Amino acid sequence: MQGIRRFAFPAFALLMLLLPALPVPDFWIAQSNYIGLYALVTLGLVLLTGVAGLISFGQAAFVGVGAYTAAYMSVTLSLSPWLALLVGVALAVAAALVLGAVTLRMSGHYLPLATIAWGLALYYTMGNMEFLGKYDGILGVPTLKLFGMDLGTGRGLHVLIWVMALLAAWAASNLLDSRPGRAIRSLKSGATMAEAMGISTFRYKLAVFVLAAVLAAVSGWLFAFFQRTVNPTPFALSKGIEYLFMAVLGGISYVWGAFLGSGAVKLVEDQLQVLLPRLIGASGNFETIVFGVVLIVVLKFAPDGLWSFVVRRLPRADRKRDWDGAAPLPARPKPAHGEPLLQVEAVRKTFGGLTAVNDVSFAIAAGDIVGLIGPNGAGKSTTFNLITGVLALSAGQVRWRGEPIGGLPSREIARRGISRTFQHVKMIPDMTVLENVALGGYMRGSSGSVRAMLRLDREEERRLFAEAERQLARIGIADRMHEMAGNLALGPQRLMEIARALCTDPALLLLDEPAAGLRHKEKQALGDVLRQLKAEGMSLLLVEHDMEFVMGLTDRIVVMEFGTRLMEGTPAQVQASPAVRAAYLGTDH
Ligand SMILES: Nc1ncnc2c1ncn2[C@@H]1O[C@H](COP(=O)(O)OP(=O)(O)OP(=O)(O)O)[C@@H](O)[C@H]1O
Repeated sequence: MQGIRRFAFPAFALLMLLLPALPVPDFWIAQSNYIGLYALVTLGLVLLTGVAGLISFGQAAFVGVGAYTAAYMSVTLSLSPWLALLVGVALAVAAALVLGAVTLRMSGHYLPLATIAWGLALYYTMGNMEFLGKYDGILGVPTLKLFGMDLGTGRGLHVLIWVMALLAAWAASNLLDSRPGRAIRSLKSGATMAEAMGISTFRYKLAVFVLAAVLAAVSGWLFAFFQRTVNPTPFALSKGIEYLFMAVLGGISYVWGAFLGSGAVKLVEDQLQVLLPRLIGASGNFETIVFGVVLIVVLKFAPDGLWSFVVRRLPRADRKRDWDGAAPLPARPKPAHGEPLLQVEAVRKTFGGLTAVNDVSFAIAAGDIVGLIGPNGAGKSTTFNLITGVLALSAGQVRWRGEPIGGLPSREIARRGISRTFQHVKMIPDMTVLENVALGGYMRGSSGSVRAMLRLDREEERRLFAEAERQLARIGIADRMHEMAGNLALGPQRLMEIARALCTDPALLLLDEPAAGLRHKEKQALGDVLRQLKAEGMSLLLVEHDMEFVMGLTDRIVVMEFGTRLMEGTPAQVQASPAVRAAYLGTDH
């Protein structure tokens, strides 16, 4: 069965490339050309919206950039269409960089609204420019020639369209299975975890936005030589919505969903355009109404799209374990036992009128296991977030090995050797345990998106997976590395987070309530893991509610109450303190 996956792609590619040589009607070739062109744009949306979680209604405008560049350069300027491809892609990159820099920092519904705004703006720009022929556009685009061969608008062009679409699918699949790909896949779960792994989330948002724009521009460039005329209508906002519909229908998180969605929409649209006016007895774009209804039904009953039904039926192959003997990743020199690591100096955090953390100070030296305890709402998690740069300090300073780190973004703090887990596990549920942990190794690798797309990053990938497996073995769940992270119970998920944090090669590990929600046996297993880390010389700071767990593990405990440091001492001193007991029982002290 596994062969299905291995052979499906080459078989599909071969079929599409050989289609023009088969005795099929020209109409089929034209349809297939449209599907290839749509799939290029939709593939960009899969990466941008499905994988990275950035919704865009404006992709049709980038198609227009490619198409108009092709038409203007080849008709008005009589320049080479191949030069127009370079210029069209360069213009799309430039436009995406500018638009992305402005809009990608927006969150929630602001980003989709912004994409509508620039989709409209680019559409009206195309329609109002004298030199672009206003709403009539540019007519008489020549056909493409390659090595003296006229590709025409049918079978010859089909080969080029599908070579480009299939290459794009290959590159996108490679990208998603790589160091930068895992970074892109982490964007959807929010920035906090990704940044804690050293990832610049903005950089990757911009990269994937540019990539989607390039795919759209290439589609537009091909479209100009296919249609041989360019006007603003195919690049309107409604087309941008249609591309999104294709992606959602096909399966917005799947590379092959782009092809399935484009094919389904194009073929069904043609049938409906003939059938519906006949049925209704009047002419009109009735297919748009049907698509609207279908979209609602898909979103309600099959939000993962049609391709998810195919994937579910295909056997899932475990990643081939090819990393035996891979060279170890670079590691930082370990601090000497007792060396001062972290100094928290009178840190304060206010939220409006509430002072969540009020001038709290403590220090951690290499090899220390320190507990941070206190009743609910005492300010422990906020203190964690101040140390790791998730929240900005209102006052005070945090020093790491003498250097002030207060005010640095969390990825910079992570780069210095502080790693963490989260009170509520943050992971990528549809990635395997191994891939989630390999995300922790992000900072120790260097392969970029282009190397990944061309699959030139395999040696580094082997090193990353070898390290991820080593860390999983260290915490005792290596046997579960091929499972989907989202299928794990809470206990193993927390262990996976610790392995991911260890994969960053930290000098200090911050664990936020690692035992919360765990069953007794799971707590024991976690305790064993942490004791083992302690024996290996790892420094730990842990927030924990389970007293028995903390007391048996830590060298020192900082107790917080109402945002302030109530006391600091050994577990025995803390246990004996009437003030601590009163804080927990809620009585005066
Ligand atoms: N982003 C925020 N905006 C406003 N108030 C906040 C924010 N984050 C935390 N707080 C408030 O700050 C106080 C400290 O919260 P924090 O989560 O740090 O406590 P905690 O000791 O970790 O509690 P728990 O043990 O319940 O997790 C609480 O009163 C909380 O409601």
